[in-house]
Formats: sequence, structure tokens, C-alpha cells
Amino acid sequence: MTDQIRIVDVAVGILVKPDGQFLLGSRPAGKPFAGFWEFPGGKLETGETALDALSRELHEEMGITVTAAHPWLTQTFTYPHATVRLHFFRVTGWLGEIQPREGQQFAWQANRALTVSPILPANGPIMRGLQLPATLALSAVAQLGKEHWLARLDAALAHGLKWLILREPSLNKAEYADLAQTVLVRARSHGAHVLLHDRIDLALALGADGVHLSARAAAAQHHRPRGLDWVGASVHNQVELTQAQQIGVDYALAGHIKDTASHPGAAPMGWTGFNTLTHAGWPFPIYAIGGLSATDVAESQTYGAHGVALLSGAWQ
Ligand SMILES: Nc1nc2c([nH]c(=O)n2[C@@H]2O[C@H](COP(=O)(O)OP(=O)(O)OP(=O)(O)O)[C@@H](O)[C@H]2O)c(=O)[nH]1
Ligand SMILES: [Mg+2]
Repeated sequence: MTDQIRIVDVAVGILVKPDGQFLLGSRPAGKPFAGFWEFPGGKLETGETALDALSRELHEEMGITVTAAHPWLTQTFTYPHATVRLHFFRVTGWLGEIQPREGQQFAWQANRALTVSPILPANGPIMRGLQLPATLALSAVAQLGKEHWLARLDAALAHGLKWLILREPSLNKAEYADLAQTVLVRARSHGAHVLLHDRIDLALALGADGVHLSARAAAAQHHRPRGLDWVGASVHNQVELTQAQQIGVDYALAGHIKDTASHPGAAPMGWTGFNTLTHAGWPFPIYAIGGLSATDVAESQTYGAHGVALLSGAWQ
């Protein structure tokens, strides 16, 4: 018989308030990593689904009844005491007052401004994923023309756009580099992130926030591009998702979900297809893309998406 690593499945709840704050709890004395901060949750019992365990654990540990929870990402991590597979849910609805039923402390935390530490070691990628906005935008110079699109970009930045992928396959290298410089200046003044599409060297040279890789470019990578803060990839199938995981992306875009002008002829996967593709659980957030608008965020999250990536929907 071959040795098999026993994997302990754990359901974890990230309680999120409408303003984006999330709840951490301290691990009670007597448990491994006592005093470390974690999201509430615990081990699945025999016969339980992850969602069953989440509801039970949050009731046991903090006295609440979960009314809205969506799978978000799945992370496997090996501790000295066990290998755990953590099923993270975003919990947006609950009933009852939060009570520390196990002697733990609770603290609502804002992104990038944690006031408690240390966090359980497995949770690093999770904290990073929580920094990603619910919507991101892909540029539309080819559709709108450069000047018109730049004007729309300024308006979107003023309205809070925080994440932009500069994807313009119809521009030549020099035109693209020129546009990237212009866009970086505008985005920086609003604290927005700009990821260049496939141009790793240019992203490094210009100090862009990262790179977004087409599925084809991701397939050609043997490791995560070095020196960039954020790396994402487009995926359409399990093979591409696996490759994205192997190179260690921070997020993926999966689609396309609906019929779009930019993908005439290709059959959309729909929400069912998105769910089939992603439901096994991946250790990074996945955005849905293709024919979507900002009003689709809530629906996308019921299918396990982090949110939606917008093309024309970002510039109307
Ligand atoms: N609850 C929770 N557990 C986490 C997180 N991150 C993480 O690595 N874990 C790991 O998941 C494992 C199980 O979690 P747990 O100790 O809360 O389990 P539990 O509530 O069923 O506790 P029990 O065994 O005392 O009944 C631990 O090894 C813990 O280190 C997290 O954010 N929240
Ligand atoms: Mg627990």
C-alpha cells in the first residue's frame, strides 16, 4: 500500500460587512497556534459538506446562524501537525449577535490595515485575495478610440475604478508602451492598479503593478514572472487553471460567460459552465468575464466567482 497523506478538510468563514471589513478571531489557548489570528471555522465531521460544517462551526464558536455564504477559494497547507484543506467561504449574511463562545477575541479588520497579528501561516494568499476588488476592467481603446477611451478612463477612475488590465492587441509595441505610460500616470493619481497584458519586460521597465497573462502566455511560463507585485491569467479550461496554479497567479479570469461582441462564434460557458470549471476549488480568486456588467457581481459570487471582469461594461 502506498503512503497517503491524510488531509483534514476545514470550513472557514470570512464574515464581510458591506464596507469590506472582515472578521478575525484569536485562536484559544490549548489549540495548535494558540494566540494566532484566524477566520472562524473548523474541521468537517463525517458526512458533512463544507457548507454544513461552516454553519455548525460558526454557530458553535460564535453563536450566529449563517444565512448567506458563498464558496470563495480553497487552499491546501501542510502544518507540522496536519495537512489541511481549507474551504474558504465569504459570509455576507447571518443572524444573531457575534459572541466569543470559546474564549477567543474578535476584531473587525480593514484591508491592508490589519491591527492584529500574527495571522495563521496558511492565510497569506487569502489576505492578498481580500485586497482584490469585486470588479476589474479591461481597456477598450480598440472599441472606443484612444482619446474617447482615455476620457472614459478618467471618469471611471474618479468613480472608484481600482484595477485595470491594459489589453490592446491591435496596437504595435511602441504604441502600446506609449499608452501604458499615459495610463500609469493617470491611474497612480487615483491609487488604481494597472496590469499590462503579456508584456512582462515592459511591466518591469515601467514599474506597472503587474502583468495579466493570456492563456497562451501563461502556458509558456515555467514559473511566476519575477519582480512583479501582481500576476493574473486568463483561463478557459481545467488545463489552463492548473497551469495558472502552477505558476502561482494571484487571480484568474474565466469565461466567457455570455455572448459578447469580442468573441463572436465561440460558445459561451454560461454560469453553469463557470461553476463546473471552478467548483473543485482553487487557491486564488477567479473572476467571471464575458458580456457582464457591474450589476452581475452578486450573481457571479453565488457561482463561486470573486467578482466580474468588465470590458464594454466598464466604460458606459
Ligand atoms: N478556523 C480556521 N482554521 C484555520 C485557518 N487557517 C488555517 O490554516 N486553519 C487550520 O485549520 C485547522 C482546523 O481548524 P480549527 O482548529 O479551527 O478546527 P476546529 O474548530 O474543528 O477545532 P477542534 O479541533 O478544537 O474542534 C487548524 O489546523 C488550523 O491551523 C483559518 O483561517 N481559520
Ligand atoms: Mg475552529
